[in-house]
Amino acid sequence: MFEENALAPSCDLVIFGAKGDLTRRKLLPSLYQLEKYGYLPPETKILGVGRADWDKAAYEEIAREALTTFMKDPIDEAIWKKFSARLDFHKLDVNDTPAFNELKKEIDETRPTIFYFAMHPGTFGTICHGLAASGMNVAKNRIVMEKPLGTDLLSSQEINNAVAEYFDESQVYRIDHYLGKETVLNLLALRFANSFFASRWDRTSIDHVQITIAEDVGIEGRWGYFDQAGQMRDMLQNHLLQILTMIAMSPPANLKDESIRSEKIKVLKALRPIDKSNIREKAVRGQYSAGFIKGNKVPGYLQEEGANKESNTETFVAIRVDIDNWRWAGVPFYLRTGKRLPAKTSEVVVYFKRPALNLFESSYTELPQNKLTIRLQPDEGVDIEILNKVPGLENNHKLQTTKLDLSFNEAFRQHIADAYERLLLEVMRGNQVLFVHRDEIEAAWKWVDSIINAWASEHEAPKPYQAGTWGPVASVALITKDGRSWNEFE
Ligand SMILES: NC(=O)C1=CN([C@@H]2O[C@H](COP(=O)(O)OP(=O)(O)OC[C@H]3O[C@@H](n4cnc5c(N)ncnc54)[C@H](OP(=O)(O)O)[C@@H]3O)[C@@H](O)[C@H]2O)C=CC1
Ligand SMILES: O=C1O[C@H](COP(=O)(O)O)[C@@H](O)[C@H](O)[C@H]1O
Repeated sequence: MFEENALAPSCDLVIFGAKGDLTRRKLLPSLYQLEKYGYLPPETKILGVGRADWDKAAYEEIAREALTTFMKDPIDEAIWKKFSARLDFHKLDVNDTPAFNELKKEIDETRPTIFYFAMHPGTFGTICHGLAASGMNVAKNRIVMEKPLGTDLLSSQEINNAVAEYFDESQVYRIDHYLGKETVLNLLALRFANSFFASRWDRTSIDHVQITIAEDVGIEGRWGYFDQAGQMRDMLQNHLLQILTMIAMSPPANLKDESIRSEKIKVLKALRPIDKSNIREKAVRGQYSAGFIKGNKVPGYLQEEGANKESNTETFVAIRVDIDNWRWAGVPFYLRTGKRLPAKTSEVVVYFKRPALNLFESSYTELPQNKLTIRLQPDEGVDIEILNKVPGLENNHKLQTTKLDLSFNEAFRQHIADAYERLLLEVMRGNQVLFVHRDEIEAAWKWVDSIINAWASEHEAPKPYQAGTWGPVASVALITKDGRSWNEFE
């Protein structure tokens, strides 16, 4: 990220799970984009691995179909020609350890190989074992693991331990694709390149922070996976907590991976526990019923494709998070995320404290708060709400809230890369800053496990909300009882 070089250093990519949903939906289109913008070194090969009986030509067909389906723009034949020349396929069942020796023969040992695990996390230990048994865990090679890593602290430790038997932490890249989003990365610039924010970023100036990731989609045919996970494990344990750490961490000594990661870990360790004693006061979970999204009728969670039983899995979570450290004492962070909400939109809103004295009392019993909104997606940008005097001679103290609005699209007329494009490039560059350290994952699970266990002990169904609404009524009460309200989307 912080290096200026366009091309990644020479390396190859091996994708386990070559025809899986993630590979087709995200990895292949992102690699194609890297080709298009000239970021792939000329010699880099992309080797798909799976159990199918395919050759190069068959895999090219799979890849072309994936690009046609999942890219916005049509395939450019000149780029495809270069891209498809890199593709190949190798048949391998990852449970067959000796067969990894055959895979090794396909690898150019003179340059680093990146092994991307686009498969179920339960297979990660087995793949590492196979790679090590055939001597492919050498220091120059790297592995990339998808989220969610495990389903709780224990299972994530099991995976991390299995991986650590064969690979050093410096070779391990754990994906949280939100860290690859342009706007999430911009949080570092916003906070640490602007003294205007840097000097006001704590309990003395900030009243509270809201982080929302709303999705209008349901579970997109992934009922089997999602019903085991729920929104807490699927979104909050990773994406929302990662954003929270970027907002709440103290300034790192520099922009190196270990400096940033160590500040993020401190935040995760300072999260006040939520357990049986305070779960009702701090957290709300919900499940969508049938409703309407943008005028179209959509089914409820229990009627989604693949749903085969009654389920108490949550599709919505809202939580008040307290961070017990000097910087944030008394400043709540309100987090919410859900499927089948009215729109796909993600944002961070920072509410500043009101001035110590209200000089405009004759017009306003309470002044509106200054508000910094960081729009993560869509319409990426930043805006600040400030109070101005309304021009005119009638009333010298009439104020109006006005917006200083920066839209990335208008300010920077250039391609905004998909998160996976950036992350793939950063693995190739060997830069771990946008990847999650094992200690972060484990600290996040520890905090999240306590909430999930508290819910389980309550034996209460998630609160219903109609698809196309902003979640259960109880999530509104969660914040209004503190005298605040959720930011309304425009
Ligand atoms: N799909 C998505 O949008 C997202 C997925 N993820 C994560 O990415 C990972 C992959 O998910 P997804 O792509 O949806 O999963 P899929 O089930 O679609 O793909 C899994 C792949 O694993 C391969 N596979 C299964 N068993 C073996 C085996 N024994 N040996 C070799 N290959 C095997 C299958 O290929 P074959 O049957 O040909 O062998 C298949 O291509 C998961 O960890 C998921 O949580 C994370 C974020 C988003
Ligand atoms: O990791 C995941 O993220 C997507 C949402 O990602 P976005 O980049 O489209 O905001 C979510 O739909 C999926 O359930 C989850 O696994």
